[in-house]
Amino acid sequence: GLTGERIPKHVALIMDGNRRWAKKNGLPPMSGHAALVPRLMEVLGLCCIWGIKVLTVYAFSTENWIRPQMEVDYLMELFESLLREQLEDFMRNEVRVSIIGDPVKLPISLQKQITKTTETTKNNSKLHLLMAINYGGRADVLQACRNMALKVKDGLVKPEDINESLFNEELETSVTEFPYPDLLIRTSGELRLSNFLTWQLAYSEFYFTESPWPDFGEKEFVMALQSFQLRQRRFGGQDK
Ligand SMILES: CC(C)CCOP(=O)(O)OP(=O)(O)O
Ligand SMILES: [Mg+2]
Repeated sequence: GLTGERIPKHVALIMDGNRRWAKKNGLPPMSGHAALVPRLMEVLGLCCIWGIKVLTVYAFSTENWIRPQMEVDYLMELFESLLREQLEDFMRNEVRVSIIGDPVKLPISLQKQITKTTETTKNNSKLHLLMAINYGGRADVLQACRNMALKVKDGLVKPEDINESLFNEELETSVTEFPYPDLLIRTSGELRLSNFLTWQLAYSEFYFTESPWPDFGEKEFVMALQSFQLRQRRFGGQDK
């Protein structure tokens, strides 16, 4: 089990390996994606039990649009039904839901559901779930730079005043007061960031597991957190 101390405040999750899991189990690729809901809801429940305050999950990247249209449509429908059907659960568990990423390319029905779920859950304070849909770390940094440049141009900000906290206010993760994940977990054995939270993950602890996302449950989550609890986070400082 987990000891009470050194529970990460903010956990980021790259939920990867759905199609390989399906293939290994002789199932169609989409059944791997279908695991998103039960797996995510189990992890959310554990975050609430353990006192984790922010969970940011990579659901769909700016690069995932190159996938077959049928798969993209399936995923968009899956996100919409998750945000609709789990709304009662989010309210009961006091989970606030925010979506990060550019909504403009998303189906209108999903955009509407995002607005509804974001609005309905906005005062919940037990856990803040940030779902990254059509999110890209570099796109996030670029849109923040554009906004900051506009503020300088409009005389609202002086270049010399631009610091980390001011820049954080322009990033998509500005919805939370803890934008820097303490722990990043990536499933399925891939050892890369895939353009997730490029700026925010600068000093995060990374944990990789061979388990594909559909197999990621309490046992795997506990192992990731126990690994985190053993880390010495020096943030570039002295060895103690
Ligand atoms: C869209 C994304 C959350 C899906 C993650 O699983 P995946 O489709 O990348 O699965 P594979 O890495 O096994 O191909
Ligand atoms: Mg993948």
